[in-house]
Amino acid sequence: MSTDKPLLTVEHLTMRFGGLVANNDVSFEARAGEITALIGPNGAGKTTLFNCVTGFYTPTVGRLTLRHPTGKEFLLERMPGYRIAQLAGVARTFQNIRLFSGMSVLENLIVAQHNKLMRASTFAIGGLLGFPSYRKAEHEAVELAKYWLERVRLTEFADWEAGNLPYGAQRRLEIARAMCTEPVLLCLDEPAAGLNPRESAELAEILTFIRDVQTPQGHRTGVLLIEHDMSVVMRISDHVVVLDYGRKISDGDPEHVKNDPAVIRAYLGEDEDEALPPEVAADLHMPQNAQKGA
Ligand SMILES: Nc1ncnc2c1ncn2[C@@H]1O[C@H](COP(=O)(O)OP(=O)(O)OP(=O)(O)O)[C@@H](O)[C@H]1O
Repeated sequence: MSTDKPLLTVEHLTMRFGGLVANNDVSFEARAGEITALIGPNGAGKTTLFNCVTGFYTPTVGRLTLRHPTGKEFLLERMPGYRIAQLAGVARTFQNIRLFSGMSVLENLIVAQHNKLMRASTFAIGGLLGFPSYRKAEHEAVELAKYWLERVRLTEFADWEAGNLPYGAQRRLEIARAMCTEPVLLCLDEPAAGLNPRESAELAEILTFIRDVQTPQGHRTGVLLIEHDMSVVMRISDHVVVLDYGRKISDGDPEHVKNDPAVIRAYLGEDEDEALPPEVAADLHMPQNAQKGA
């Protein structure tokens, strides 16, 4: 575990939509070189929190500090999304796949590096005139794309139209595309949704690789993960933050969180007779036929 200052500090985050409080005074930290999972029942406020970190929403109250490895500190709540991506180095994927489906797999990864290439081309003119600096940047962009294609096991599909890839491969391509922006913080919204157990295991391997590898810039990437698949969360997370009705109800390592009565209550509910889904029960150490009040 890293002992440095946290990469991301969320302090007293509140996000209101009219009368609805989607995030209510949430504070936690996420570190570089660690996977921090955000879990909680449906509607707990996980995606809203992601949207605040990535600049899609401006929080009603609260401070979000990102400490870049260069030493710069960014107050994310004051920045628009595109500046958070470009300057602070925060990349994200979405619950629903959002690839450029008509482009090839490789092109998706080159387009992700558009900002870097534009700078190298001195905003197009250098590219048109074939400046050496642009050719070098272009070569590096292709090399980075090939590197991530290899890591997510899509090299053989480089020329395929992204929209024709199988679903699980599209999910991996989204992660590769986010990594081609060379982020310091990677935010993944339900990356295991719709994957079969083999694909989930592959995903877990990719995410632990991203967490553990030293980047060419000499830093380690922090991963912020929203995920309902508890087997993935409990297997790969270093740190788990649990939300329920917008509030943080637990925060700690997977072992602590899965034994926390507040978490078990949140997943079982107070007034319902519904059984906990078996895979959630197993990962929370609950009997599979657990019922409220049992
Ligand atoms: N733009 C919005 N306008 C109004 N209400 C919103 C908006 N976005 C989210 N909400 C509400 O905020 C609450 C939290 O939603 P959010 O999507 O953050 O939950 P979640 O934990 O990500 O849920 P899920 O696991 O189902 O994706 C919900 O009640 C939702 O309806």
